[in-house]
Amino acid sequence: MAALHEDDFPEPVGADEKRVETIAGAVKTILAELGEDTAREGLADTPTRVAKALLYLTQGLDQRVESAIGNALFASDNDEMVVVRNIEFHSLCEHHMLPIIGHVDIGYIPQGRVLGLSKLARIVDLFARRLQIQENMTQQIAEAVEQATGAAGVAVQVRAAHMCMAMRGVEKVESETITSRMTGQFRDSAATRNEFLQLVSRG
Ligand SMILES: Nc1nc2c(ncn2[C@@H]2O[C@H](COP(=O)(O)OP(=O)(O)OP(=O)(O)O)[C@@H](O)[C@H]2O)c(=O)[nH]1
Ligand SMILES: [Zn+2]
Repeated sequence: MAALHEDDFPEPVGADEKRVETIAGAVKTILAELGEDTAREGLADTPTRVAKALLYLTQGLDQRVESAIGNALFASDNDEMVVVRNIEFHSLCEHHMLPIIGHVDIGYIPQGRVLGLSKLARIVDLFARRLQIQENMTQQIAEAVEQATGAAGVAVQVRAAHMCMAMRGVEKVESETITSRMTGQFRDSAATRNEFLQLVSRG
C-alpha cells in the first residue's frame, strides 16, 4: 500500500479562501490583458496578494458598529465638547478603486455617556475600509457616532487626497477635498461649530 501523503487530505477550502481564489483568478485575467506574462517569477503570487489586499481594504463591509464599540460606553456628567482630531484613514473610491488618503476630525457633545476614544478611530476604519465616496463616508461616521453616544450634536470633518484625481484624470496632486457633517448643536449654533473648527484647525 502506497504511503499516504499530506496532499491526500487537502484542507477544506473555507469561505475566505474561496473568495481569495475567485478574486485572484480575476486579477490574473487583468494582468494578462495588461500585457503581462503572468507566469513570470515576480508575478507568481501577485494575484493572491492583490486578492488578500482587496479583502483587507474592504473588510469594513462585514463589520458592525456595535461590535467595533463593544462595551466602551461610559456614564458621564460631562456635557462639554469632546474632540479627537487627525484620525488618519485609507479608503478606496468607488468610481476607480483608487486610494483616498486623509484625516478625520470628530467632535461630539455628550449627553449622559461618553464613548471610548479609540472607538471613534474604529468607527472611521469601519467606514473607510470599503468602496466609498468621501461625502457618504463623512455622513456615515457622523450617524454612527450620534447613534452610539446619543450625543447632543456630532461634527465630522474629513480632509483627503483622491489618487484618482492625482495619478490620472485631472492629475491635481496638490488638491485636497474637505467634507463635513454637523448635527444637533453643531448645526444649530454657529459658536459651537466655530469652536469645533478652531479646535481641529491645524497650526
Ligand atoms: N463627489 C465625489 N466624487 C468623487 C469621489 N471620488 C472620486 N470622485 C469623482 O467621481 C467622478 C467620476 O466621474 P466620471 O466622469 O464618471 O469618471 P472619469 O471619466 O474617470 O472622470 P475624471 O476623473 O474626471 O477623468 C470624478 O469626477 C471623480 O473625481 C468622492 O469621494 N466624492
Ligand atoms: Zn475615483
